[in-house]
Amino acid sequence: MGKLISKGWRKRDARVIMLGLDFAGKSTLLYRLKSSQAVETCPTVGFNVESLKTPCGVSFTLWDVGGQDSLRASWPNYLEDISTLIFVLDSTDTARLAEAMAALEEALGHPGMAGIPVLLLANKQDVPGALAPAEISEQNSRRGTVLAASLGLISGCAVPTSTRALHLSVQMFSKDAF
Ligand SMILES: Nc1nc2c(ncn2[C@@H]2O[C@H](COP(=O)(O)OP(=O)(O)OP(=O)(O)O)[C@@H](O)[C@H]2O)c(=O)[nH]1
Ligand SMILES: [Mg+2]
Repeated sequence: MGKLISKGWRKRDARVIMLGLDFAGKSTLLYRLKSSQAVETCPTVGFNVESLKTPCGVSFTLWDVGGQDSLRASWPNYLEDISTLIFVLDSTDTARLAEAMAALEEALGHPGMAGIPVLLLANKQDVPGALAPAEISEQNSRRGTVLAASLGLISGCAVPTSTRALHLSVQMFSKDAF
């Protein structure tokens, strides 16, 4: 069993937190995973949370935290005792890529993030002109930050449509076998 599972996903109440700038697609992902249907969203003020279970029986809570500028000061409150951080990027929002990476870097600096797996989700790949994961990765490495060394882009698809896909993505990041 993988390190990630034994560390976080196997225990009861595994907590997975989604962060990312406003409009990145976090709530869309949450409700897509919960209901398997396209759901119309509006900007999140505070957070949404759902209990989910993968087909192989792994239970976790998925927290979707509002990403508007005025709400980002509250992000550290959500980063205590988490199993995984999913940082959702809007791959079409090239103008705010640097802002998104800076917000991610700040989150990674939280003491609770030591040793926690991070999935960087390059969302909205279905939109023509969206930055490909490799391009995002390249731009990121040019910044010469710790992100280049410690993060990999795992999912270059539009929102994962199942909890299993999400779980697999996170496990791929951990480089451990299922
Ligand atoms: N084309 C496309 N649109 C998406 C995708 N994911 C989300 N969207 C759209 O992006 C917009 C913002 O989505 P939300 O899920 O509300 O974004 P959010 O990250 O929760 O935003 P905040 O709550 O403000 O932090 C909505 O119009 C979604 O329909 C995707 O994979 N592809
Ligand atoms: Mg939202």
